[in-house]
Amino acid sequence: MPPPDTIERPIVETVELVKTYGIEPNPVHALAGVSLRVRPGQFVAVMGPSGCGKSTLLNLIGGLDTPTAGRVAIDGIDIASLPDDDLTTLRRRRLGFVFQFFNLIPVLDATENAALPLTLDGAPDAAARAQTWLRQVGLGDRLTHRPDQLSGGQQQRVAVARALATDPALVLADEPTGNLDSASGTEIAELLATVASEWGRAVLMVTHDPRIASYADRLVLMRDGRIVDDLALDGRREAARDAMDRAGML
Ligand SMILES: Nc1ncnc2c1ncn2[C@@H]1O[C@H](COP(=O)(O)OP(=O)(O)OP(=O)(O)O)[C@@H](O)[C@H]1O
Repeated sequence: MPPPDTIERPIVETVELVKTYGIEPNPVHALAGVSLRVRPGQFVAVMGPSGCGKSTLLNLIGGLDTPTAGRVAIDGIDIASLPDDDLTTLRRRRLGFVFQFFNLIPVLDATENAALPLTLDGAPDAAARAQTWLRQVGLGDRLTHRPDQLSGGQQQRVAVARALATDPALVLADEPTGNLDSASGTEIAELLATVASEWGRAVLMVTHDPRIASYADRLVLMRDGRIVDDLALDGRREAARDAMDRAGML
């Protein structure tokens, strides 16, 4: 197997990505040169101590913030080169986002929530497409439930369906299990693994939880704004979980 960072045709590539907040004499180097490539179908977990730059990396890849230096390419296109409208369209059609707190709209039901990016994009078949994904994530019997009628795990499934509704190439998930109990968190991790392995999307997930990270097929470890390790877990997930268990991490 080639090293995880030498793969061809990445869906996303960052090159020497730098993000500095604040100004002299007190700059914060959130990212200090991060180069990362992720290919379609790959489930990548990003871990590292609080403040090491994980969320900043996801935000820059998602076009939610701009780098101080370096570049982000999605489908080989440098996103900094895109006019605002084109970046918005690219984000809406090629990227899906899953957040810790689900970010569902309380007055909308599961179908309407999952359909939202399609509705915003003017798609005529928004509800039908959303329902296809809701069935895929196991919510076929909850299509018209509102968020307050769903468990946390079910709400996060709606958020995953919403992220997938526009048929994105890359799903960005920032602490997707951070607000869930252990069993629901495991279900979401398994779902994200399926999103990558069976549905062919790239998934880039930030997590603090080694057990959740063990469902990924690649583990990127960050420290002080840099990648310090990049490990393939593919085919060795059970072994990784066992090792973490023995180390008292699970
Ligand atoms: N908008 C901002 N303004 C100033 N500093 C910021 C801003 N956003 C992030 N930082 C700083 O950049 C560094 C990296 O933050 P980031 O949120 O990316 O870390 P993280 O690894 O995701 O942390 P956590 O695990 O606690 O969520 C931190 O020192 C943080 O305080």
